[in-house]
Amino acid sequence: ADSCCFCLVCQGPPVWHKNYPVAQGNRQSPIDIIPHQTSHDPGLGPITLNYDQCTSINITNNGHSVVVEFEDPDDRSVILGGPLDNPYRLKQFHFHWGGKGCHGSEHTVSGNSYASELHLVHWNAVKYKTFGEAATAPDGLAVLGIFLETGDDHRWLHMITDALYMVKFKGSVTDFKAFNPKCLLPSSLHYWTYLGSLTTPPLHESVIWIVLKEPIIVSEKQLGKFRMLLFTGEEEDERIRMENNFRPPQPLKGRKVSFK
Ligand SMILES: CCCCNCc1ccc(S(N)(=O)=O)cc1
Ligand SMILES: [Zn+2]
Repeated sequence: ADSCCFCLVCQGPPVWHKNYPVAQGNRQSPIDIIPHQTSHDPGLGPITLNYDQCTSINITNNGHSVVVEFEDPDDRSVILGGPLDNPYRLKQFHFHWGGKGCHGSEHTVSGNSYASELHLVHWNAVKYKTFGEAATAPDGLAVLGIFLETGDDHRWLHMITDALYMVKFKGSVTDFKAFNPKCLLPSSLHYWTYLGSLTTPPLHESVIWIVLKEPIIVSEKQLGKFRMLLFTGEEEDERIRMENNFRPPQPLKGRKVSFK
């Protein structure tokens, strides 16, 4: 998948199945979450995020999103509990967003989408040796999804948006130390959970999704700064603005969505 796996110019999600047949699989993400059709699973506990010792490394434009990567040599920053049988290590977080004023989240709630969605990507280092190996296993990854809704400025998001000018072009990367994503969480950790996939190629069906019910609030101005990023590299003569880098909801195919 080259950097243009989203932009309409070079074909977006509708053609991914040609190179990635799993795109038409039985546990694809994202999905439309219909709250009154979700089931309360009494076995589900609360989730815990142990991020206090997390070590961010850098921020990069990978041609489909802007990604903050973390050191993951041990269980210094993990997500625990909820549907998870093991601690999952924080590897990176990234965002999906729309165009000016239009929606950009990947998951939707009763058909409604949010302006953007933050994904905190974790991997099962108890069962698998590397992130790459975990990314192909049915219980390999746990992604925490957080909706972003427009309103007032987010008090901490500026730490990310202030760095975006440094990673305007695909393939650019810059140091990004001592950022703790705990500051991007809403007040409630109530969530929906279901078995799904990566939402970009290679679309591996390896993700236990945990989507928080409560969105965080960010301003249109802050979101606008994400739209100054480019899908294209510095050397390319055509500049394609990075926006609408979200996959639409996929068929539920009989899956259960639980809540806590
Ligand atoms: C085999 C290597 C896979 C790399 N893939 C990264 C990746 C992580 C998370 C998501 S998302 N958007 O489902 O959270 C997509 C893609
Ligand atoms: Zn994502």
